[in-house]
Amino acid sequence: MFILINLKAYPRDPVAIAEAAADVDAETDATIAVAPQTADLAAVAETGVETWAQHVSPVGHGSHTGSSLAERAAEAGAAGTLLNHSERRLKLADIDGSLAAAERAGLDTVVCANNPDQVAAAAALGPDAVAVEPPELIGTGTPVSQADPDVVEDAVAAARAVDDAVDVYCGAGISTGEDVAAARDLGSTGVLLASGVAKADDPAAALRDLVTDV
Ligand SMILES: O=C[C@H](O)COP(=O)(O)O
Repeated sequence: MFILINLKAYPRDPVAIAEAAADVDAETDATIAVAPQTADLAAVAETGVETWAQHVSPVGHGSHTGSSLAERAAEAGAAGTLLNHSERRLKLADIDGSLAAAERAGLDTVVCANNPDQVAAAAALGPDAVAVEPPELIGTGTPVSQADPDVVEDAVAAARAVDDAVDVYCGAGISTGEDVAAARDLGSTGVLLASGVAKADDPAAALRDLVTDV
């Protein structure tokens, strides 16, 4: 399983969480990756943990003030990038442009989507993976794998029907090893989560719990 910890804009020490994630990654068959704020990419990558950007812009070098260049994310040590997160929605043309930018920079890509129809549309753009996340469950602690298992299974089927090379992840409310195992049993090959680690009293313990059954 691929376990991607999105630190969003939570007020936690990204390096401390990255170090804990690197330790747990070394103890398990799962791959744990951390997506910090852009300014923290290099410091997180220096811990050795697989590092992801939360977003890259659909542009290359040039006159694009306020952009997040895929090339700079890669140079800072990122291995991949989220795109179209529920909290960073993009127009269709911009998802396509950001995927092209990520590909130019050698970044892996996960395109987020609300539901199976959006998963199918996202898969048609050729990312490495799609992640289905019902927005109403994000940050609730109620795992999508329990609250809405059909949406995960339907997302897997929708992506397979378009391109079976695209991995399917799920996210929203996932915080325990039981949630990760349930996601796997529904056909997901990865999970995307945030608050279960970034808001935990003990993020290292939360990370260890995530991999208890992978
Ligand atoms: O990027 C992560 C997802 O939005 C899920 O967030 P959550 O784990 O806090 O529900």
